[in-house]
Amino acid sequence: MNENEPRGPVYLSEERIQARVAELAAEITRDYAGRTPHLIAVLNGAFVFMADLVRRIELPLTLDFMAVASYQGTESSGEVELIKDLGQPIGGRDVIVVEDIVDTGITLEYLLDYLHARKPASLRVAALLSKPARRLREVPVDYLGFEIENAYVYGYGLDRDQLDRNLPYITSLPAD
Ligand SMILES: O=P(O)(O)OC[C@H]1O[C@H](OP(=O)(O)OP(=O)(O)O)[C@H](O)[C@@H]1O
Ligand code: HPA
Repeated sequence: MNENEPRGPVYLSEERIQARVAELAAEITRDYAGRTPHLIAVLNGAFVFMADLVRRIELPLTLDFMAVASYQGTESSGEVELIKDLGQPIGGRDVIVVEDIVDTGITLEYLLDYLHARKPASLRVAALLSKPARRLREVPVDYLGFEIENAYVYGYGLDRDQLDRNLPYITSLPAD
């Protein structure tokens, strides 16, 4: 990180993120032994987490991507719009939704309703980050990377006005 950049309250180094992703992948590998899970990442933010996670899961698996939008800049509109639907049916599959962050929970609640209706054999959630202070909907997270405080975070797939998704670490905007 550039020493001159102002720092917010959250900072997760590349090493810490990679170590935690490896732990989550090991848990999933244990829990789904003998099965072929189907991982669905939510674009755009989850693309980096998904890529690192699947490469560490030691099982046969399939994957897909969905895209939804609810944020304009750094504020949730409260309404979720489906931008890209599932590419493959999920009936009877062991589905794991892969999210970069659960903030208000509005996006995840929408996705879980949407996916449940398509009758998977099981449905779980892997999220790299959770911001419980901002939660407006109660949603389950089965595999959680880090609980973080209430700050707008970016890097490692998450954006700051669409930029900085390519940073290998996560940092946050300084308080006003
Ligand atoms: O819990 P919530 O308050 O609903 O927020 C979480 C969602 O917000 C972000 O997506 P965003 O709509 O910003 O799109 P992006 O992934 O393309 O950045 C993030 O990737 C989650 O999907
Ligand atoms: O803190 C955040 N950063 C980036 N995207 C987000 N979407 C919800 N919360 C966040």
